[in-house]
Amino acid sequence: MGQAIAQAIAAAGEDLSGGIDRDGDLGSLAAHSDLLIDFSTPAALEANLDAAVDAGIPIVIGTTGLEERHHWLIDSAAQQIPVLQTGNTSLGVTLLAHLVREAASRLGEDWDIEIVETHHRMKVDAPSGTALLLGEAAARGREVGLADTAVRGRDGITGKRESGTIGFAALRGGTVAGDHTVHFLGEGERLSFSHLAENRTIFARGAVKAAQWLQHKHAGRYTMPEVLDL
Ligand SMILES: NC(=O)C1=CN([C@@H]2O[C@H](COP(=O)(O)OP(=O)(O)OC[C@H]3O[C@@H](n4cnc5c(N)ncnc54)[C@H](OP(=O)(O)O)[C@@H]3O)[C@@H](O)[C@H]2O)C=CC1
Ligand SMILES: O=C(O)C1=N[C@H](C(=O)O)C[C@H](O)C1
Repeated sequence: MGQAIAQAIAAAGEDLSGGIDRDGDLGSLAAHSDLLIDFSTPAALEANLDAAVDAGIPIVIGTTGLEERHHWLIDSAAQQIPVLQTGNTSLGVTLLAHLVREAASRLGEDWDIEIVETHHRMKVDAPSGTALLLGEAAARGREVGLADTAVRGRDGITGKRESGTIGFAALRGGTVAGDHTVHFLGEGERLSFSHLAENRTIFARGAVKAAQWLQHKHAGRYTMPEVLDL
């Protein structure tokens, strides 16, 4: 993603002040930058947030595999700087989440929800950040919490499907950029919504768009639907 984002920054006519890996000097990069874009690992999040807060600059976070404690750190940083965190920066997935929330709200719990995602063999987290984001959208549509309803794989589970749950399944292999399908499974009919990423440019372009939008905002936590006015 670092390479894709560097290309997207150039394509958008913006200046790249620098990039770092795990051995880089984040403090000095942040000090001479207007904004940070973080697509790395959850283990790096706290240091990245601290660097953005110390430099007083906004941060866009695309890293996935985040846990509850990471979201507390993000909320805390957002009291001092503008922060946008999302599991998917593409226009298509941002709209898909909106449609999934609406469908879940209208169809109700008689329709079972299952989310299936496929990614390249190098991906380290499962389910994907996007699958969880779509699960959150479905849970919001039903006015329930995702933590209380998610079933992450069914290995070892015996018995019938529990009503009201939201299931997740992850496939890994090859070079797939990222496919997500949300299935609504009803009595005698099925409705499925899919987003298929054909390349990583879509994520990079969205991240740069989010950065441009975030740059002049006040401190707070912002979302992709706000960026894209959806
Ligand atoms: N929100 C979205 O739309 C998208 C999110 N993603 C997410 O972005 C993240 C990165 O994905 P991807 O580029 O494929 O992963 P890669 O593993 O290819 O790249 C991760 C990069 O992070 C660097 N890194 C690791 N630890 C640190 C650290 N402590 N400080 C600074 N940099 C560090 C790595 O450096 P080194 O080489 O030194 O290890 C590497 O360059 C993943 O969480 C992925 O799920 C991906 C696509 C879209
Ligand atoms: O790791 C990836 O490649 C991707 N990660 C994000 C996710 O976890 O959903 C976004 C996209 O699907 C690609």
